[in-house]
Amino acid sequence: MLSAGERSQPHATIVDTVSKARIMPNIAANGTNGVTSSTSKPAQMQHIWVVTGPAGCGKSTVGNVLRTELGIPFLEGDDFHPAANKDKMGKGIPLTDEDRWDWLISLRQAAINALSPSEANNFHPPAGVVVACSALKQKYRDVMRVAAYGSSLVQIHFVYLKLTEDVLLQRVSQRQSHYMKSSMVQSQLAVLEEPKGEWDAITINVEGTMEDVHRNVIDAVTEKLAEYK
Ligand SMILES: Nc1ncnc2c1ncn2[C@@H]1O[C@H](COP(=O)(O)OP(=O)(O)OP(=O)(O)O)[C@@H](O)[C@H]1O
Ligand SMILES: O=C(O)[C@H](O)[C@@H](O)[C@H](O)[C@H](O)CO
Repeated sequence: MLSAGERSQPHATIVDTVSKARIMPNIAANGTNGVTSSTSKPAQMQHIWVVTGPAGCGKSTVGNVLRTELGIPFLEGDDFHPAANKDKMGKGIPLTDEDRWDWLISLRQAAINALSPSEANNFHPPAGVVVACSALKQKYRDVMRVAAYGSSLVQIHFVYLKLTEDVLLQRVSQRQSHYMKSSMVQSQLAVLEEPKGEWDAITINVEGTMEDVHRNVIDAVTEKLAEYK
């Protein structure tokens, strides 16, 4: 049984061909590799907040709230789907594992890039990054976990937005001009593996009003961050 903060060994169900050297970010806040000199500030922790759940559960909505609250970048997972995936979902055809691997790997790399010193962040890496990514299955979350592999200064968290099929259908039905229609809800729930027992996951019931949900998410993230003080 892992205690909080202890890093589980991600399940090696996916063997990425990407070498560690290519994906490990140079993430220390002071631009070092986490080693601090007497003159530089201690390197800060960086947190990857992956907001997960089936289509329509509120990932984009909550992701934007966390972006603002934490003052860190936000990556919209939908933007990383190739057109073929969007076309497939738009036609009411569920994606397969094969459709998702490259999408997950590109989203993971974008999260790593967002944490690294760059001109985009004036070479002052952010305290983290928010990623909206359904990550329906545990092995998909394992692909994302590789982003924090081997670095004591990067911690990944999954914020799972939990709601009933009825509420999910209601939200997707009411949403305007989105390729994901309510006919896809059941197929999303059919493959969904809730992150039970995954120590780096926070489950939040999101059936309340936007105001209540946003408060609950912010409270949960603030409480989790306090563990790293
Ligand atoms: N707490 C809430 N109460 C009522 N409606 C909500 C709530 N949260 C989100 N919504 C609405 O539900 C719909 C789906 O939200 P959102 O697009 O954020 O979900 P998503 O998980 O990102 O979906 P997808 O994965 O398909 O992109 C939107 O119309 C949004 O305005
Ligand atoms: O894995 C998937 O099937 C997709 O990522 C959906 O879960 C997303 O919500 C999609 O982006 C629809 O908007």
